[in-house]
Amino acid sequence: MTTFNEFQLEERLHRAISEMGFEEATPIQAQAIPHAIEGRDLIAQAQTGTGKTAAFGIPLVQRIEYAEENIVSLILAPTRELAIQVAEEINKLSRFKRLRPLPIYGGQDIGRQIRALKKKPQIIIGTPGRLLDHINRKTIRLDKVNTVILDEADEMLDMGFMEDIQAILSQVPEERQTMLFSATMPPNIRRLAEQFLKDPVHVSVVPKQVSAPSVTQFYVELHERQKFDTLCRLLDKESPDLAIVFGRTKRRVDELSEALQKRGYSADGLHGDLSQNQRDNVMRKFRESNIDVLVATDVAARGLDVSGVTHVFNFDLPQDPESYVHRVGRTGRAGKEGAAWTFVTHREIDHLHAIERTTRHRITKKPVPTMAEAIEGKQQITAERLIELIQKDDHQEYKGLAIQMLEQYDSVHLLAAAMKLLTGENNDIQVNLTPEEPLRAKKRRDDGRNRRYGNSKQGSSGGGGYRRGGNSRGGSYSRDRGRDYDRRSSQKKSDRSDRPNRYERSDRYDRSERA
Ligand SMILES: Nc1ncnc2c1ncn2[C@@H]1O[C@H](COP(=O)(O)OP(=O)(O)OP(=O)(O)O)[C@@H](O)[C@H]1O
Ligand SMILES: [Mg+2]
Repeated sequence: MTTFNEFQLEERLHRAISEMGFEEATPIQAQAIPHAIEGRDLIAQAQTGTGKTAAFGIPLVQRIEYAEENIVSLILAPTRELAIQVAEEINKLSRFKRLRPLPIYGGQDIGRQIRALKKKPQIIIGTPGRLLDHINRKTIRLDKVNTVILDEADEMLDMGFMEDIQAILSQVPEERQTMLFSATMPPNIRRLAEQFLKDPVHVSVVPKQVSAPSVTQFYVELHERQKFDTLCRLLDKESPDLAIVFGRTKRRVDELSEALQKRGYSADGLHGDLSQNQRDNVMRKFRESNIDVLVATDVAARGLDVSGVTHVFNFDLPQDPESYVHRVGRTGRAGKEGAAWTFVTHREIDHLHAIERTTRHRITKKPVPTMAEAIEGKQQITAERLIELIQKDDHQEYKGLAIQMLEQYDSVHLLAAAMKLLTGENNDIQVNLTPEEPLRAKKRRDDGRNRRYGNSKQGSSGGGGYRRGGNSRGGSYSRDRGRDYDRRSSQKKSDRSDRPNRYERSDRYDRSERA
């Protein structure tokens, strides 16, 4: 066990950390913080939801003073919502030092960002595209930056941000500290590390094979056309607090969230073709539990930290094992439990086995849940709601009528009918979903990529067993992949994945998607 006292942090930072409810350092924090404070370049890999943000945030905040008027730290993140969320976490860590972290991302009014920049932020948390815009407009100067962090470094590579990162880092002095963080470090990350890091320390918290993983992982083998009813049944049966459903394309996400709404679920969609306003709204509703089901493309796969997410559903198989690790890692964070369900069509079963090999984790097969199981789950919830109501005892005005009806009808009949009414069976409402093609075998590109659905060693998801006390909740925003990516694609908007990965970049993907 490592307490934060061991890092010799200043008192104001200590106070902030304990206000956030952190009692002890997570393993990655224990390992990374001393090197980071020492000023070493760092490659840090640790499971999803184990506190990598604070692992780089704490050393950063420690070394910056309120009076500093230059941008001295730069954090790059692949998506908008992640940039916002990381900025929020840095903000919490630095609240007693009153530092001025600023998120800079596409989709937000640039004039507003320019005004915010006039307040002399010391830490910029940005997505690559918008950051380059500011550099070109000379509204951001990076010549005083001494620390650079690439959060989800491998994802930024995969999204094709290499050139942008090169262009951005060419503006930063050579004499600097650079750190990479991610839960996955595919082989091609070496390219990036060799270019941008000097004599880096490698820190890796690999999960113990024996430790009980905090995310229980299941898969269901089914036909494409069975997916939607299966999802509904699982939602009924499992009754998640909050759930994230991942779909492959933007069209898929739109259709799915609409279909779920039709069936009476409180769901909404998130993908890169929505306006920033819409994205912010959806994320806010989800964080405040005003919607229970977030349907999203991989835009929400990385870094997103929403407390209360008990279930992740891969409605469509993710494009590669790394993506699986990150999607599933949206639950089971900070030592909490979670469940992940993956839908696999018969032709895709090899991909699932590749995921198992990569994550070194067996995924348990489950049958398609039956209607009876789903109904039982829904009835259970109705019963719980009823009991809750009885305990509140504020239904005085119904009691007269209840007595009258009980005189006429048998009590069991009466209650059963009331429960049926409350449970609401809407499984017969017709919905329209355009079928997705099965995931194809990946296109051969280069060495690094060829191994992606192969045997590369990656950590699986799942949290450490550390505790968190106090009144803390997760950060209060989420993440993006906005026009930074959009401007790179010529495909028809709605059919696209949010992930310009090897499928999307290949002809095969285009054909299957445009069908
Ligand atoms: N020392 C700690 N004690 C308790 N909770 C912590 C601690 N450090 C971080 N947390 C909380 O754990 C959650 C996950 O942290 P964070 O988002 O940094 O994970 P991550 O490792 O970056 O995950 P991902 O790989 O998904 O990006 C957050 O809600 C964060 O506030
Ligand atoms: Mg993170």
